[in-house]
Amino acid sequence: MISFNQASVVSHDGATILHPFSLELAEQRIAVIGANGSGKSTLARLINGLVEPSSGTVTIGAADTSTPALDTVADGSAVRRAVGFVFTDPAAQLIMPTVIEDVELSLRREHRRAEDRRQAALAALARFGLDGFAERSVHGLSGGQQQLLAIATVLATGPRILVTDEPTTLLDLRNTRIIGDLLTSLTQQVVIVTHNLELAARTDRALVVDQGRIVFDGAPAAAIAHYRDSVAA
Ligand SMILES: Nc1ncnc2c1ncn2[C@@H]1O[C@H](COP(=O)(O)OP(=O)(O)OP(=O)(O)O)[C@@H](O)[C@H]1O
Repeated sequence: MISFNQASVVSHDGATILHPFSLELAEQRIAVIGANGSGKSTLARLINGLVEPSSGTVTIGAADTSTPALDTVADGSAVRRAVGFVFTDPAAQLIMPTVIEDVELSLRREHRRAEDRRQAALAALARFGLDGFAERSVHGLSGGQQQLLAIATVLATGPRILVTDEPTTLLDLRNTRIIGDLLTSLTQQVVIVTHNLELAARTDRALVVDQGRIVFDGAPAAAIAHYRDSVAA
């Protein structure tokens, strides 16, 4: 469960990026759609503490529901372990020379022994059909493979929630389908910020953001219709 409690975000120069809002997100797959600059990425970044709320709180339900929820500010490192974040451009998070080293880097906390880390990294790559690329340069992968690798790298650490910011923006039709199929089949709770309305339609609940406010929250088909109407108006 992701809870926003009167959370708002105000920039350093005093501009309101997100007006105070409260929401409880319990669905397996959630889309966040809306115009450029409306505040979608900021909302997504609140979930794992990349952005801190200027007022209110954002909390993540603990794995053990009998213990208190994790606060994204007070419990920052636990929140970042619980919530994986995948950026639009995989190059932003793939930083090691080879594919396997990138996955190993993300696993350094989970597996202290190098050999354990390598085995876990190989298993993570195999899960996504990337094991044949282990020793390749990350830059030698196609855009779709890089996005898959970025997701594999984040999932390897075992987050309970995955937040993805425009995961298909840089991809062609085939890779868009592959990433969409993956995101809609994961056991993790997944929050997808997207301009891809076909992908949004495959979720359980969609939020429409407009000028820093959540202007619609409900079934994806109705949310998409609301967004289209607002553009046509
Ligand atoms: N750190 C910041 N300081 C000042 N303004 C910011 C900051 N971060 C975001 N903004 C502004 O807040 C607004 C919302 O940005 P955000 O990236 O959340 O929008 P978005 O809906 O994800 O846009 P897009 O679809 O173009 O990615 C934009 O006007 C942006 O310029």
